[in-house]
Amino acid sequence: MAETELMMAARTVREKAYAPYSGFKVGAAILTVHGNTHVGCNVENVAYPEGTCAEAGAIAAMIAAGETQIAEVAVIADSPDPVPPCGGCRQKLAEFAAEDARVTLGTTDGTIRENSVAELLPGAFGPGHME
Ligand SMILES: O=c1ccn([C@H]2C[C@H](O)[C@@H](CO)O2)c(=O)[nH]1
Ligand SMILES: [Zn+2]
Repeated sequence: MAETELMMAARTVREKAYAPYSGFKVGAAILTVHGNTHVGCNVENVAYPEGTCAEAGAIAAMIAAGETQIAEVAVIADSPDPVPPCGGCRQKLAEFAAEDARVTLGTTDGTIRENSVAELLPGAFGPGHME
C-alpha cells in the first residue's frame, strides 16, 4: 500500500533529527482537524535528559502555529519494528487528540502499526480527574 502523505512528512523530517548520542533518528507528523500538517524530530543534548522527542517537537510546532486539535499522527524510525511513543509522549498526545485519533507507527522499510490514542494510553489522566 502507498505510504500516506503524513508518513512521508514524518519520513522527511526524520532526516533532520539531531541524535548524535543515540544515533536513533525519529520523525513525527501531526495532521490537525483543520487539515494542516506540523512536523517534529528528536533533538538530543549532551545532558541526556534534556533531549526531546519527535512527537513533542511536532506538538510544539502545532501549538506555535495556533492549533490545538490533533486528527492523526504518524511517527517513523529506522527500527526492526514500529517504535511506540514513550510514556511522556503518550500523555502529550492525549492532551490534544481525541481518544479515537489514529497514531500510525512506521519503520523506514515501510512496516506500519496503527493504534488509537486510547490504546496507547488506557485510563489516561485527564481534566475530569481534577473536578
Ligand atoms: O517515540 C519515540 C521514541 C524515541 N524517541 C527518541 C528519543 C531519543 O532521542 C531517541 C532514543 O530514545 O529516540 C523519539 O523521539 N520518539
Ligand atoms: Zn517521547
